[in-house]
Amino acid sequence: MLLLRVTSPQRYFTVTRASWARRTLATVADTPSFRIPLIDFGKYLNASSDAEKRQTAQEVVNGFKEVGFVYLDKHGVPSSTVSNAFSRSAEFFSLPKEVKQKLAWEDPRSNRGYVAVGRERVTQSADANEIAQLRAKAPDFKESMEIGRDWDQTWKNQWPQESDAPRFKQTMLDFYQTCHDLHVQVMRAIALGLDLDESYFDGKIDQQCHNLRLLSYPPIKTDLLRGDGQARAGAHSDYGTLTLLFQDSVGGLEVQNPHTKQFQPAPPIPGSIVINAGDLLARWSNDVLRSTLHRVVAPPAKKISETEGITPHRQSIAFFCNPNFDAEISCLPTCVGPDNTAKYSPVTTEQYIVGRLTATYM
Ligand SMILES: O=C(O)CCC(=O)C(=O)O
Ligand SMILES: [Fe+2]
Repeated sequence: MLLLRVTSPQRYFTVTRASWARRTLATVADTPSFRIPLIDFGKYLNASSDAEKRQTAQEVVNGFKEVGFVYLDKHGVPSSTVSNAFSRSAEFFSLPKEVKQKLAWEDPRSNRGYVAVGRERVTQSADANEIAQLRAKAPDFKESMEIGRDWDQTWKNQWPQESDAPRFKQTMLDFYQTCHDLHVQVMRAIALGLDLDESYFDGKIDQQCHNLRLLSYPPIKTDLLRGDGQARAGAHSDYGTLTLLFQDSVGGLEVQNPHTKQFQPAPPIPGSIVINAGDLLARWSNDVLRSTLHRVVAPPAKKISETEGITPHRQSIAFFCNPNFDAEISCLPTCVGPDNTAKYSPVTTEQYIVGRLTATYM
């Protein structure tokens, strides 16, 4: 009898509603929303009115302010262009080790060429010794191929022979241009959403000082991934302005909720591109836009014995965007005010990026 009274529907409802309300209020007050927004970028690119364009630009900026990541849909890059880049990339990584190794990059400032499994360890640390120790202990389980602007006289791209990787070079050069063009549009939307002139960034981002990184995460036995600090790619933020990230359907990308510090999955959404803001854009915007920590973990493994599993192979392509190397990055005029004084001294892109790359790879 007692039990029945205590759990009567009315009482249950009252208690639940009260505690639900408390929880909800606490959630709203303590934890700003953290959901990566999916943005219909067609409403910016082909806006039917100025209001629609501004509204979409505002959504983009809000995504970077609150989460640091957005999913961009209707971005204008044909799916055949993306799948073609993925196919040529897969063909490249399936080349014999010796062929890839001939393209290995040596100078960290060049950021071009092939990087074998275990050569990199992404981390937030800027201390070269600490990074070297981490790399020895828990390297990232991935291999990559890094491509820059092809006309650079100082740093040369390392292309495989056409006979080894047919159509690889042309496909990647075309993809590089496609990504550059999309990044210009996203930067225009950011300018508009920050109440700057839409063309504010145009002259500062037109020299294509970017880095196209093809990534291949080999299948790996799960016991190796359970090691101390081990992940497919450790937690890090990106250095530049924006990263355009194309993922296959395997998944594993996780983004840190800066309020709770918990990592949450950013699963692939077919047809969309993940875009995140990097450290240089956060600095440029006086931290109004957020550069969020992210990592790649292994998705559920396939069992190969009673005790062992193996994770599926994963492929992704990241396009790291940078301003022109000689552009001065000093606080954007609309991101500073009495309540938000400029936090960072001006720096050129080159000083900033080369400093970060040297610490990571030396
Ligand atoms: O492969 C991915 O999904 C993410 C890669 C990444 O974050 C990076 O290379 O900076
Ligand atoms: Fe990243």
